[in-house]
Amino acid sequence: MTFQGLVSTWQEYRVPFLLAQLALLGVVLSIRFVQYRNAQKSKTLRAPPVRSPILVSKDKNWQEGDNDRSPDPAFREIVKKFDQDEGPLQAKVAGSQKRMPKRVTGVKATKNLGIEEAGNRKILPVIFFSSLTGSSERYARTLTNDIRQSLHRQASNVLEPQIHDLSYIDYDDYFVTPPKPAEGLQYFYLLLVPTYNIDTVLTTFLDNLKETHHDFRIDTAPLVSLAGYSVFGFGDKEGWTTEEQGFCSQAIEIDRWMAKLTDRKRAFPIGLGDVKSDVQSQLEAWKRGVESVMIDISINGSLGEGVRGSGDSLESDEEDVDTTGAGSAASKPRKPTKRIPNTSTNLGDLEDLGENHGLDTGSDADRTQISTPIPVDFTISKNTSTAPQPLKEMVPASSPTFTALTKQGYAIIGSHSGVKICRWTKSALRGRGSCYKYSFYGIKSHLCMETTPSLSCSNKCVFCWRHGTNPVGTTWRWQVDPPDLIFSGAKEAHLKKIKMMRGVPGVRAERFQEAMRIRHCALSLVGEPIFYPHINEFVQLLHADKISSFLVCNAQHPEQLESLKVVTQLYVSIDASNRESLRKVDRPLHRDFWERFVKCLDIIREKRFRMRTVYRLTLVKGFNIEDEAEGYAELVARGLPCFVEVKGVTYCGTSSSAGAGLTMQNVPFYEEVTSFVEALNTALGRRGLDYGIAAEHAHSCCVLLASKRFLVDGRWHTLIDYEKFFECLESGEEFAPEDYMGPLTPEWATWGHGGFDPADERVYRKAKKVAQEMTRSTDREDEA
Ligand SMILES: Cc1cc2nc3c(=O)[nH]c(=O)nc-3n(C[C@H](O)[C@H](O)[C@H](O)COP(=O)(O)O)c2cc1C
Ligand code: SF4
Repeated sequence: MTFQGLVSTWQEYRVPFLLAQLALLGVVLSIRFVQYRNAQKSKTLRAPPVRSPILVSKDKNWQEGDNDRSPDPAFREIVKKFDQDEGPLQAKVAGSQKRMPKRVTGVKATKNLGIEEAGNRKILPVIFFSSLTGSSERYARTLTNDIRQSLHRQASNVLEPQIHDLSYIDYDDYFVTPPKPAEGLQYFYLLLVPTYNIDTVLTTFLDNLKETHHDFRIDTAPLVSLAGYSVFGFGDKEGWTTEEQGFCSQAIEIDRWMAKLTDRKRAFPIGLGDVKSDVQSQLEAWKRGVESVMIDISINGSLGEGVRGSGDSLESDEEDVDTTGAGSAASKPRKPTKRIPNTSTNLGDLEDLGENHGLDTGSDADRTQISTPIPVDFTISKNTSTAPQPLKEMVPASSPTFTALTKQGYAIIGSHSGVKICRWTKSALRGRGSCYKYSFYGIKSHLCMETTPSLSCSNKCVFCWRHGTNPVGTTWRWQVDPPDLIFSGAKEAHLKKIKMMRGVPGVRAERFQEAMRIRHCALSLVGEPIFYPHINEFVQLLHADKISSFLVCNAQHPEQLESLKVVTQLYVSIDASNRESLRKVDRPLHRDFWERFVKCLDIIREKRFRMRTVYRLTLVKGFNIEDEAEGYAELVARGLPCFVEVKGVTYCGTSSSAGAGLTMQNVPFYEEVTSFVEALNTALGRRGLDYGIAAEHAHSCCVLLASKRFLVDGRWHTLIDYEKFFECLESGEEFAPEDYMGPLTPEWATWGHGGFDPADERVYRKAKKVAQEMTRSTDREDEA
């Protein structure tokens, strides 16, 4: 090619050539830039983590995972033993590899790391303590010995515990990247700490937990592989009376941060002990709980179905913790239950049985000590066919009713009974106060089981919580489950729901433990308990187990009410003072509802010297308050109940309540409830009836009027002596309500004092005006 040819070629191709050169340069520069940036980043990652200056590992040569050279001789011993049992530890990783850099995954830690599998887990309890003046250390060492002796002996899968002083460990080794356990082994952390409102090692420890959680280079939950953890705090109530004032505040903080770092593996509620009073008993209760959880995990391989703690650094105010649980009794396919068989003689809709309505209890073998059931109403006979019909289940597991009720948190027992944990039980577990029954009658809500043996009801009250989902009917026309099945099923489901609360922030260890023994049963949840043909046998089972019985009925079943034997406290709902109002509020299915209602009041009058009788008035503004005080006074004169509870309606905010024409405007303010109570009290006085306003629970818009039978030397005794009640029952003699009258109603519960136990912590929900919280009952959950 000539020179000229070259020039012309250059001129023709110079533009694309130059562009190609530029593009190449761009690519080279980009690559160099990315390389440079990565190099910078890895430098940052290799920077040593911020450490507390006072924390020095005893053996700096020890690397995590290098279990044979662990700083703790006891741990080395355990690992050796474990090696012998299980073969060599699989998690030995070269120290240089493991030490730096820290694990950087950029993704949230995988939950549970396979611990949900059941099987033979080995649990290694690791006890951490901190102590300035030595007392926490003493408790921690005693606990270690106790666990070593008792737990290790009972459950071979729980290994000998380690103990560490938080002042002498390197936090990185335990709280940033815990020592990697061998396969099948999991650590269980127990932290025993005092609180100091001055700078101590705990301040550094807490800062370290926070830093670890917020450090972007580390998983937010680096301790997720633990089997669980639990904290016990030592504090001094003389100096720091309440948690708000700082009692055990550092232990509470540590508990919250541990929840975050473990991705909510709080295995047992935090225990708090006052070193000047109850520390021994609190620690003992906490120890028992923690031990049982460790055994559980070692057997079942996981924490089970707990409600996980929120792990929020600010404790959740959410009380409506879902205890429905994926695997709850409610949602599991129901096992075939032992039912009273239908024979050819009792087949057919019960409504058709006329006079022969006694339920056939099957063969002798199947009769299972069921005595004569309470007769049921047969006033309405829809089915004129004479052909025998097989009895159906009231709430079959496949029905929409079953689904709707379980969604609302009910556990369905057998085919017609239900259990649910009320909001007050949850509140009491967290030390935030019990329901009005504690203020009036001494029932601690965390010891109370709310259940019903009949989900069906013969009313459709406008304020009903069941959201229009439960079955209705005037007669019992379903299969009947035996009382022992309902009793054991209800207890089991209730305790299961309580256990699910163990990881919830704020649940108190001692209350959680107490709650494992049910003391009271509120037969009132939804439906009509005396509808169940074997209600007397069911109540007997409760009493035999020293569980008191509060039974609420809707004053529509006089025959059943008549046949009802003793309960601790018998209620009738008085939802209106006259026929028209009752029709509007209760929307009864019975055509003769008013006659039935009045008849029930007469029965209540007869029973008033055999058991405590109560009228329950639920006030609904615009429905049953205005100008009705005189009418209610007449009803009181007729039934002469021992007590009259007046309560503002609880708004449940559902479409069914809206459909019934109910809105927030129908919920009376507490001041309106108290004005009504005063008017009623005056109306009773005008009739010469000896009643007075005894107690109140403003928190749930509830006031108690009592007969002066319970006024002794000018002071109210509305509480119940439950021990005495059971003694009276066992004596086999007749007895009266006065025989099991309890001690003085506490002053804080009496009229004019609000009714909130000062020993509990009052919590106002966020985003609600305090005034509104105080005066209107708007909680969405049912209380009985
Ligand atoms: C200076 C000081 C500050 C304290 N601050 C609190 C506190 O804020 N809250 C609390 O509940 N107890 C507090 N306490 C009580 C201790 O937590 C309690 O005495 C504990 O048992 C001490 O444990 P130790 O002997 O293991 O150090 C404090 C005690 C001291 C001496
Ligand atoms: S609201 Fe009812 S069920 Fe709940 S604790 Fe009180 S009495 Fe028991």
